[in-house]
Amino acid sequence: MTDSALDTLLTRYSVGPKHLVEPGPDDAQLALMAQAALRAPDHAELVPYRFKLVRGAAKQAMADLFADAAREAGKGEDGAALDAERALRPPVTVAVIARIDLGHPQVPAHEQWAALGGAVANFLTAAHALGFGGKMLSGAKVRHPAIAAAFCAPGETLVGWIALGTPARKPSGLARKPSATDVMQDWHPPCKP
Ligand SMILES: Cc1cc2nc3c(=O)[nH]c(=O)nc-3n(C[C@H](O)[C@H](O)[C@H](O)COP(=O)(O)O)c2cc1C
Repeated sequence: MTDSALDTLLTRYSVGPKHLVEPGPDDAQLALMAQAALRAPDHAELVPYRFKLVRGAAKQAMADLFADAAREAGKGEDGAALDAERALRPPVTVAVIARIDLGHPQVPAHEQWAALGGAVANFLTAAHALGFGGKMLSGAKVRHPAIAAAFCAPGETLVGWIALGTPARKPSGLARKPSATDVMQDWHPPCKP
């Protein structure tokens, strides 16, 4: 791995929708992000995910869905407008949809979820490498029947949305991460009784 590739990995951070401005990634840049996602480890090459791009006029349709769900949840008109804004603000939103084969003879569900997580991470790192900011978001909306049905075929799960755009500024409070030694130690065999 080149120094710059490692630097890209080590410097990625999420940029929330309120700090994302135009321009968003174009078709070629989005294709690179999808290709990076597909480089993630994936047992038996099941590709247990797919992405749906929400951009242009589709943003208003997603905003309407979000607003309806907010009203249904009793959030009132201010809350509905806030949720609609979440759909409208990012230049591009990428829905992440899981296609987990629960009956696969060789690859249990947790391995397929791991492949999906790796794909999302690679997607976001590619966005960062191309100079874009992004953040994976979910919330109760992913479980709203009308919203889930608008993105998923039967048996699929709406995981959430990646908000994408040009970062207006670095977020003030970056997520705190543990040190490498907190997550990686030498393994020692258990003591025999
Ligand atoms: C599947 C998934 C769903 C997430 N949903 C939310 C969310 O709804 N709201 C939120 O603030 N962060 C959410 N996050 C976390 C952020 O995307 C982000 O990773 C976190 O804020 C840490 O920031 P970092 O990526 O800069 O380390 C989610 C992450 C994943 C993987």
